[in-house]
Amino acid sequence: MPELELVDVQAGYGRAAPVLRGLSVAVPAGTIVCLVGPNGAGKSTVLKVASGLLAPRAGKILVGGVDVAGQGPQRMLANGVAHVLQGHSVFPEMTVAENVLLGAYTLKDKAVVGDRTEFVKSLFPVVADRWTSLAGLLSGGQQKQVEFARSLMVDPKVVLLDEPSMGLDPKATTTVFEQVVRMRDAGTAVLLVEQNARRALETADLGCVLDLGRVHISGPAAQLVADPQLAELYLGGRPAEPRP
Ligand SMILES: Nc1ncnc2c1ncn2[C@@H]1O[C@H](COP(=O)(O)OP(=O)(O)OP(=O)(O)O)[C@@H](O)[C@H]1O
Repeated sequence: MPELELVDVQAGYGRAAPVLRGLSVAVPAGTIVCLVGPNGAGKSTVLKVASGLLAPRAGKILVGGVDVAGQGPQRMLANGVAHVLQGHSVFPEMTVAENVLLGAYTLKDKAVVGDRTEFVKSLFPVVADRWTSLAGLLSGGQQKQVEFARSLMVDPKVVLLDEPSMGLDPKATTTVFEQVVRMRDAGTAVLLVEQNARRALETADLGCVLDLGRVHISGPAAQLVADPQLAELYLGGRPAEPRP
């Protein structure tokens, strides 16, 4: 059973026409699932619906097989779905420690907070190394890792990542994608939205191409990257060289 599954979801903003028109996507345990598609296809909207920021108009949102559609962000977090929003959300005037511990505000047990802190420090060495620094002094890529660490404090089943490489240089982008893989390997499933579609699909296990508010094509991410038609339409040119 997938950790998270959206089934036939319809969603939109206010009275406007729906953005998602019967969208279905599943995030199995131990996988990175990547959503790609043109600007305005509804990728960020999928994440907002999955984390409870936007209530679906119809359809199911299953967490561990239980339909939790309509629950707000706090309950979705308690259900095990954490959302790392697009852009930078660290508080620059606060330390790395303070920023990370904000992610633990729902945890009552100090021992659990201590264990989780040790865990995220081991997963993200820069978080450990810069623990007492002001977060605003870190580079963009390092700040993204602070956001990842914050989201993992509650030990979510699934983390939703909206454009984690946005605004980062190529080296920082590489590091951030490596950290996404480490999160998966440490036991958190990932639903990833990226402009950097080729790079994201090369990192992901499964890919879904969104178009017109639905999943147009889905499958193993490596197959999608290798598909010449998809490459032409969505990945800006010829398919990647096959991996050795
Ligand atoms: N808060 C909002 N209020 C009204 N309309 C919105 C809002 N957020 C997004 N939309 C609209 O919903 C549609 C899908 O937007 P969304 O951000 O989900 O697309 P996206 O695929 O993530 O796009 P991009 O790749 O450009 O980030 C767009 O037409 C957008 O204008």
